[in-house]
Amino acid sequence: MSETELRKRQAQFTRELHGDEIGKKTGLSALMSKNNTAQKEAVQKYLKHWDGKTDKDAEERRLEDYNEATHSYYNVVTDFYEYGWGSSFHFSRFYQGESFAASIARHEHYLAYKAGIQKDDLVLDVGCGVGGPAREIARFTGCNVIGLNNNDYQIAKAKYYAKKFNLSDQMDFVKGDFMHMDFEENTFDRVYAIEATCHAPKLEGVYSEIYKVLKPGGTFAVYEWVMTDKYDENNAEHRKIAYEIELGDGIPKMFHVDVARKALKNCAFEVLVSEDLADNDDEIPWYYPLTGEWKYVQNLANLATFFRTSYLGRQFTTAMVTVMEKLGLAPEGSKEVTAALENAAVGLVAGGKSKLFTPMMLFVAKKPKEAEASPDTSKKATQ
Ligand SMILES: CC(C)=CCC[C@@H](C)[C@H]1CC[C@H]2C3=C(CC[C@]12C)[C@@]1(C)CC[C@H](O)C[C@@H]1CC3
Ligand SMILES: C[S@@+](CC[C@H](N)C(=O)[O-])C[C@H]1O[C@@H](n2cnc3c(N)ncnc32)[C@H](O)[C@@H]1O
Repeated sequence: MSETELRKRQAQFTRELHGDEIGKKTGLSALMSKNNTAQKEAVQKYLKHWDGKTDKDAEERRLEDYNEATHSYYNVVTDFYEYGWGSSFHFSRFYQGESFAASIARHEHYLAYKAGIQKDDLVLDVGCGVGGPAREIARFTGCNVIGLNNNDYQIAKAKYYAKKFNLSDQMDFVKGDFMHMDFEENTFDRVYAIEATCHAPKLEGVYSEIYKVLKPGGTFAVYEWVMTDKYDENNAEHRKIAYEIELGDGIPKMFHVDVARKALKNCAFEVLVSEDLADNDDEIPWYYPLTGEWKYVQNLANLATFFRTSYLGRQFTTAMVTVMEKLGLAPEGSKEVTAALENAAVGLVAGGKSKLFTPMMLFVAKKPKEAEASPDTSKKATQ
């Protein structure tokens, strides 16, 4: 299928799934107004790719169909993410006494600072979700942001929130696959990506597109999801954790940190920073909201968030969604989505505790001043 046909089909499917009120409802209320038949199809499309098979053929299929697979994943999880986590779909470090929202915003400010974003810069947010980080970074720096996303539902939501918070003049959101960007070469002053490029079937694919659209001398900053140096692909226990993360988070293949490092270099980037922000002695670990350990709760205002993200809260949500589905209040397949998200939580905590996985591998990379627009990455295989 051509890319134009795929786009048309995805846009039409999104309208069928979410109806005309798309974007305006959030969380469980959005879930309840979904079209039943379309939701069933979306869940099937997502789970057909993550059916428990971890052999090379199954992996190949996931990598080949990355666009549709990820599109389906976010069609079914976005409402749960917003209900449980908010409108920034990423992790962060936590300091003593700091609220959940402050910690999430600080993580975004830090990336903006490391990318060197200035007032009036034109910035690209690769895989922008529903625009939580874009709104925060635009307010924090005074820059202009274009959010790129292949998920029509999230784009509609991002546009709705930008208008609601009077930020439409500073930002726009466009549909597109980050493996094939439509922007002119040398367009953006800075590019950032937060926990999104891990959905790529090949990191050189997305990094070379970023290199192409970045102005010479511009920087790219990313929080990458990778398996760390401790990870051994041939260790069954390790592979099980990586697969749980792939399944529950809609990722075709979790790559080793070296793959990401090499991919940046192969794309002709000059790597300025390469640091795992999760590899530290923080008293409160980044994955704490998913553990259900009450000792870590920093702020009474976080009780509702912490309950929803904790093991107990997740069991409660699953039970509630099961009843809602039986009564016809939630569309069919919603229960299966909560089960997949449970896998995500278990895999992420296991990956975090063992330090086999990090969601915050920070890379800051520069496109040299005298750069060609598109590096030739074809001869340099890294995967
Ligand atoms: C998928 C990628 C690359 C990044 C997303 C990171 C996180 C924002 C999500 C990873 C697992 C998600 C879960 C939830 C919210 C968003 C995540 C933390 C829930 C807490 C949402 C409410 C459900 O009932 C349980 C979910 C568990 C997993
Ligand atoms: C975990 S979310 C992170 C969203 C956002 N960066 C944030 O922190 O809130 C990953 C995002 O990447 C987007 N994405 C995944 N694959 C993509 C692709 N091939 N092209 C464009 N966007 C993609 C998803 O639709 C989703 O918005």
